[in-house]
Amino acid sequence: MSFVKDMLSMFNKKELSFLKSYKESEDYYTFLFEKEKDITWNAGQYGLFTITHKKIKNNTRPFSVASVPQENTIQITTKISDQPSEFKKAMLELTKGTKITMAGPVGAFYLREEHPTVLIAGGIGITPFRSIVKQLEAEKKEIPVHLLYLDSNKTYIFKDELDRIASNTSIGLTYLDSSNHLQQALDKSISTYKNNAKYYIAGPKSMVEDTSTYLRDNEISKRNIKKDVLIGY
Ligand SMILES: Cc1cc2nc3c(=O)[nH]c(=O)nc-3n(C[C@H](O)[C@H](O)[C@H](O)COP(=O)(O)OP(=O)(O)OC[C@H]3O[C@@H](n4cnc5c(N)ncnc54)[C@H](O)[C@@H]3O)c2cc1C
Repeated sequence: MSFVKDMLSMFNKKELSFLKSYKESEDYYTFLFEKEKDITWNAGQYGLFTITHKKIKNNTRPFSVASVPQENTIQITTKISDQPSEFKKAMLELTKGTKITMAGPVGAFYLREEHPTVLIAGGIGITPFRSIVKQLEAEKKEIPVHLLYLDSNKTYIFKDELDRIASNTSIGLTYLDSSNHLQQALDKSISTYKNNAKYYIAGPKSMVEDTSTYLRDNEISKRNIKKDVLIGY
């Protein structure tokens, strides 16, 4: 069913108007677009964003929507290094009012039922979780949720915001800087929740696959592991 819904949603392209961008840290930028009233999404889903103000090759990229509908903006946060792709160069050229298009939202990476939940982010994989924890904060849900945030560079984008949310809610938050530390943190979660939690993993392919394998090796069943691979990292 959700596959059919995603297919239909892909054909539903919306024009978005650029509002502003700012740096989150050295190489990370946030881009905000106006949210029309008829656009909504589940926190954690992504869209397919297309550059339309100039002709470039490969003009479409998937990005997690890092905001929640209540913020009234569509937020993309991405890494742009010294030698950006044509797509990211075009993103940096956006000025207020420039249009891009978004197809979607799509994807099954969002919370559905009320289970204890472990959110596991690797670097830029924090983007869907910004949206998910903001949604949990807004809904004042009391389910046990713990966010494990791995970033070997210790950049930890959104840190201030995440710290504020963690101090105002029951959401647990642990910053980690190595896969060894991530495994130790996972051991704690596994011994607390065993196979009674949902484990959501987002990040680069190797991080997502390694973490998923670790959970499976520790008796966590496949149906309790949800993966979001940010292809391109
Ligand atoms: C569901 C999803 C959500 C995402 N969310 C975010 C996000 O929130 N923030 C963010 O920064 N990025 C996100 N990405 C990744 C994003 O789409 C870009 O790929 C990434 O930002 C790199 O873009 P680029 O233009 O710098 O480099 P690119 O030109 O995309 O290339 C980067 C590298 O990835 C390789 N590559 C590109 N596409 C594929 C592919 N389909 N299969 C295998 N290799 C490929 C290229 O060959 C190159 O080596 C997401 C990807 C997916 C699939």
